[in-house]
Amino acid sequence: MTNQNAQEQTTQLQHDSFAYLNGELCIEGLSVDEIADKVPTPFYCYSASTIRNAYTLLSDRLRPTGASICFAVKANSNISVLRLLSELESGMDIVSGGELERALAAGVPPSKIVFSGVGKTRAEITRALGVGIHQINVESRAELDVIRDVARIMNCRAPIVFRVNPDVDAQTHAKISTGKKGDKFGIAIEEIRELYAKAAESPELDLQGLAVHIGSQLLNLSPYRTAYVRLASLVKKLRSDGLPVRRLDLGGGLGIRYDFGVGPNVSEYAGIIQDTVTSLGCELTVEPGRWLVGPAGMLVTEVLYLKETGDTVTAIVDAAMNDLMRPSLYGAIHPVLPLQSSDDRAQCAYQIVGPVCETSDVFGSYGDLPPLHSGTRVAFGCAGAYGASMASSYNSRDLIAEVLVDGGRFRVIRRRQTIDDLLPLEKPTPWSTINSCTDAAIAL
Ligand SMILES: Cc1ncc(COP(=O)(O)O)c(C=O)c1O
Ligand SMILES: N[C@@H](CCCC[NH3+])C(=O)O
Repeated sequence: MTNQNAQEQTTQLQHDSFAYLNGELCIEGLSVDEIADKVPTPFYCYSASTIRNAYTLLSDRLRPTGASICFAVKANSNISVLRLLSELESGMDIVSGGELERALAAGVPPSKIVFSGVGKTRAEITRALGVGIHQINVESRAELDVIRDVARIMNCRAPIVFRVNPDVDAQTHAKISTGKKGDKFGIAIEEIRELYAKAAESPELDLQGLAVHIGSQLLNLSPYRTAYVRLASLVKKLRSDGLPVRRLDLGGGLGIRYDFGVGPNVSEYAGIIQDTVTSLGCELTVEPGRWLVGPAGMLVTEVLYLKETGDTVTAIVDAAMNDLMRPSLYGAIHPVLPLQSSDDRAQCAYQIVGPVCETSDVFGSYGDLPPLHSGTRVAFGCAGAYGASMASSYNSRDLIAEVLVDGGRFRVIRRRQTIDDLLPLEKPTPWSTINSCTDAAIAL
């Protein structure tokens, strides 16, 4: 790392409540190394202030547009994180029954929860309507039929919006683009008018409006403008058909810079909303996930071994792709933050890998690290979003702990889940024939 890079990194870290104090990486003034003396590595560590600052900044910038925020729970579904955001008045965007239960457990009122996702089950829809969810974002004709049927059986009206696929290239990683024709998400924009008119006639459906979400990790904001202009034009057409459009859900996707560079400007994002849809007079919602929590988290890990692999020195750490899947899934590079600053920084090159038996279990190659040794702890930065929430126990590894730092104190907000927690689940049920099988016998 050059001095200038180090300087920029320090500035960014300080801005986000992370800083080197007396040579130690600190999160809200607490030494990460000292936390790691108490909580075994690997673990996730989040800064509450960084989340609060991000939420406050975004909601301030959005205020003139009238848009409210529903945090995308999939980015970080820890109940304490959801509670923290809910206390700031955030609503939630969920994509499964499990996320609904998490949001409810965090005390989020159902009237602030929207339900997206292409494969909602009948049971999930029933539960969502049962708790009085604010809105279900419909992603296909077939799903619409099920929602209508469930609402009829429950003798209620299902509050719905149609998720539009506007055929816009979000200019992001191909695996996280969601608004191009052919992507599995939403309903093709040209089909909406006909479907909307039919839905408006159903007494079981409380048709509220439209939703759009074109993808994740957008660093260039212009695709939002394109999508929202298309959405606004559709609203006008629907209204000219005599159909009511009261709500617009504008989706999430705001990206962050994993290299600590300057990310998208949220004032500009708010300006795009203002220019394109505010004048339509609809109730507006945005669904950011990564932008609110990504920079607030780090994955703390310890070097187990060093080994020479060809010309490369490889550091094997105790975290792996099952803990942080983004590098192996998308080739994402998370910055490495040494827990101790060192005068030798910017000297050493390492490939950092995890212990999982997959060749792709590689965090990346870094050319600017201080010397690493067995027992050296480092953190992967920008890991507050799509880190813990995407973790698995592949290779029968533990699901690691999550720690929240707030105002000079820390607490474990998710305990490590070990094999001892999992083994009882694999105790076989008694053998059944199809005829003798009862719910109790399979105990699901
Ligand atoms: C419907 C929906 N809303 C919101 C989000 C949040 O995205 P991000 O974390 O990129 O803001 C996603 C994920 O891409 C999503 O699928
Ligand atoms: N999980 C992805 C983003 C997908 C967002 C959900 N549609 C990531 O880590 O970047």
